[in-house]
Amino acid sequence: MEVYLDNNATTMVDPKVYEEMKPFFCDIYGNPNSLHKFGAGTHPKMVEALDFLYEGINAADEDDIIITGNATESNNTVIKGIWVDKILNGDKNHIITSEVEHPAITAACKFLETQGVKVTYLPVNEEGILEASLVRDAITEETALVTIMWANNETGKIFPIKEIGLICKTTGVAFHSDATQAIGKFPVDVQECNLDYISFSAHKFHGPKGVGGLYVKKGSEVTPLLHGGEQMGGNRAGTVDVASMVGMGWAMHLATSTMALAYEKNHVSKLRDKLEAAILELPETIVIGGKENRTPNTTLISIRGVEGESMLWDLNQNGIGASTGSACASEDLEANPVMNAFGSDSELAHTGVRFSLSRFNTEEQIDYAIKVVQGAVKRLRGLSSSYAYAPESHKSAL
Ligand SMILES: Cc1ncc(COP(=O)(O)O)c(CNc2co[nH]c2=O)c1O
Repeated sequence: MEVYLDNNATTMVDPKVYEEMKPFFCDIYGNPNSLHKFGAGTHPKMVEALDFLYEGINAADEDDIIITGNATESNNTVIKGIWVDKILNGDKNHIITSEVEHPAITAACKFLETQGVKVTYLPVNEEGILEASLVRDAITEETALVTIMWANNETGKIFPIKEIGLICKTTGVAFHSDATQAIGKFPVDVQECNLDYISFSAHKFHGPKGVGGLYVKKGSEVTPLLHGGEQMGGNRAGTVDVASMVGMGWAMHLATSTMALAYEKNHVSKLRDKLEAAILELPETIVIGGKENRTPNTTLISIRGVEGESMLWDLNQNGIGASTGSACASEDLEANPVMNAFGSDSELAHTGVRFSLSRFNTEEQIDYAIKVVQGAVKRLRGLSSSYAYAPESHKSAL
C-alpha cells in the first residue's frame, strides 16, 4: 500500500483541477495578451479563476491578486518591494518577522540586512506560537512592514493574524502574511484580518506546482519584482501560465468551499488525531508544541531514540511518505529554526517526524501507517546503541 502523508510539502493535483487545466495545452493555447481569437479564447476561464481566488480569500473587488510562480516569489515581491518603496525611497528602515518563518521569508530578510535594513525576528512561546503583543512592542517609527506566517509548515501552529492585523492597522504599518499553509485548511479572510498582502502557492491545496498568488490590498501596491511586459497590469511581467492559473483558481474553489473546510476540520483532523494518538501510545513520544491552535492536518512528533531520517527511510521502504520538517530545511536539522525556536536540544531536533494529511487520505491508509510506524519504532529503538527506556529524561528535553 502507498500512503502519502507529506501534504505540507506538496499535494496531489485534484483530478477535477486537472480536467479544468487540460484544454489549455492543445486546444485553447493562445497567448492571453494576443488580440486574435486564439488569445481571447483563454480569457473566460482566466476571469473565472480570478473570481474563485477573490472569493477564496474574501478579497474586495478593488483589491488586486497577482499570479506569480509560487509563494516564494510572492514573499520576495512584498519584502523587496517594500524595501524599494519605503526604505530605499522612503524614511523607513525596519522589518518585523518571526523566528519560525519559511526560508522564503527569512532568506529575503537576511538579504535586506546585508543592505543595511534592520530586521527583528520575534520568538515564539513554548507552544510555538507568536504572541501578538510582541509585534506591538517591536513596532517603531522606522517599521516599514510586519510579515508573519498564518500557519507554520512544520508544526501546523496557527498564528494570531487577526490580532496582529488590528495592531498594524492602528499603527499604520503594512502587514503581510505568508498564507501558504493556511489556505484550504481553515477560513482565510484578508478583510477581516486587515491584511495588505498575503502569499500562497497552488500546490499546497491540490493545485499545480509552479503557480502562486500575491494578494495586494488597494492602495498597498509595491514596486514589481519582475519588469517586462504588461501582464498583471505591469505588476508581474511574463506570459501567464494559463493552464496553471485556471488550475489554481479551481483548486482554491474546491479547497475553500464551506463543505471542504468542514471536511478538513472534521474528517482529516480525525484521521490525524487517530494516527497521532496511536504513536503517542508508544513510550517517550511527544507532540512538539502541543495539540492546540493547529491546522487540522498536521502533527510533528518527537520519538525519543529514533532519528527522524531513519524513520523516514523505514516508512519509505513500506510505501509511506512523510518528512522531518520543511523539505527546504530538512537537510540540516541542527539549523532548523522551528526546532531551535522551541529551545530544543539536539536530540529533539533529530527525532521529529512530520505527518501532514489531506482530504484524499483514507482511514484504511491511516490504519496501515499506524502499524508501520509502530513496527519501525520498535525496530529502530532495538538497533539504537544509545536508547534505553528512560521515561522522564525525554520530557525534560522540551
Ligand atoms: C509557509 C511556507 N511558505 C512558503 C513556502 C514555499 O512555497 P513554494 O514557493 O511553493 O515552494 C512553503 C513551502 N513549504 C514546504 C516545502 O516543502 N516542505 C514544506 O514544508 C511554506 O510552507
